[in-house]
Amino acid sequence: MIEIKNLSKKFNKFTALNKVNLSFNNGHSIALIGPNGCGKTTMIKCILGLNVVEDGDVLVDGKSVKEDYRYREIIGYMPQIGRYPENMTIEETIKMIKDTRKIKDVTLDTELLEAFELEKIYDKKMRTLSGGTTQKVSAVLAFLFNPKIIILDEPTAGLDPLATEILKNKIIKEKNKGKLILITSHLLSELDDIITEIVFMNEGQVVVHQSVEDLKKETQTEKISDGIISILKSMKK
Ligand SMILES: Nc1ncnc2c1ncn2[C@@H]1O[C@H](COP(=O)(O)OP(=O)(O)OP(=O)(O)O)[C@@H](O)[C@H]1O
Repeated sequence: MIEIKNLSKKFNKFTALNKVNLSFNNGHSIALIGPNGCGKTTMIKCILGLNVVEDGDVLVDGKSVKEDYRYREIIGYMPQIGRYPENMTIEETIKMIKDTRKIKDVTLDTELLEAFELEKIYDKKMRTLSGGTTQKVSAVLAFLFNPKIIILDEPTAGLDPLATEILKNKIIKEKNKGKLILITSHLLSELDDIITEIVFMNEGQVVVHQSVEDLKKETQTEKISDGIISILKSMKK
């Protein structure tokens, strides 16, 4: 479970997050959406401890991110742009990350590694990989340690349709196991089958937090994208 309490984040005088309150439960997959620069990645980085939380708090499974960094062991993260040691091969990169985690009693989840057939190109250096292949490595790493919480920042950007489908099915499977999945995306059409809740942000604030079921009912729409457009239109009135 993730609880965000009165979270504000400033970069110098610029307010990127303004008193955000949100709560996400296990077994849900939540889409974090909103225009460029509205604060989605900033919020994710606060959850991950990559941004320092000063004003407000974030609790992961009841533990404040300000206190003990070990809460991060239950989170898998796929960044918007993964950065890896350029001269390492895919195999070496995955091994290095396995070694640094040092968790012994976790069964590794290699389903995506196999589905993306990365072992066939294990010897390729990270710097030679296409953007989409680098994304596949990032996706594999996000799920590898069987984390309870999985955070995916624009996961399908750069992935081909087949890889997108593989990743979507994996997200649905893990959500159905009771995991909490948080996804930022601009591709609303891709979210339809995988999302149970949406959070719509604008200028550092939460404008809407609603279940997909309620969104569709209220806006009398079948697709998430149509529901969001309906909300945006009503906001402008
Ligand atoms: N380290 C930083 N220093 C200064 N400003 C920052 C920093 N990180 C983010 N910002 C600013 O905070 C705002 C929110 O950025 P953020 O990356 O959270 O947006 P986003 O909603 O994820 O956008 P996108 O959809 O483009 O990924 C932007 O105006 C950005 O320039």
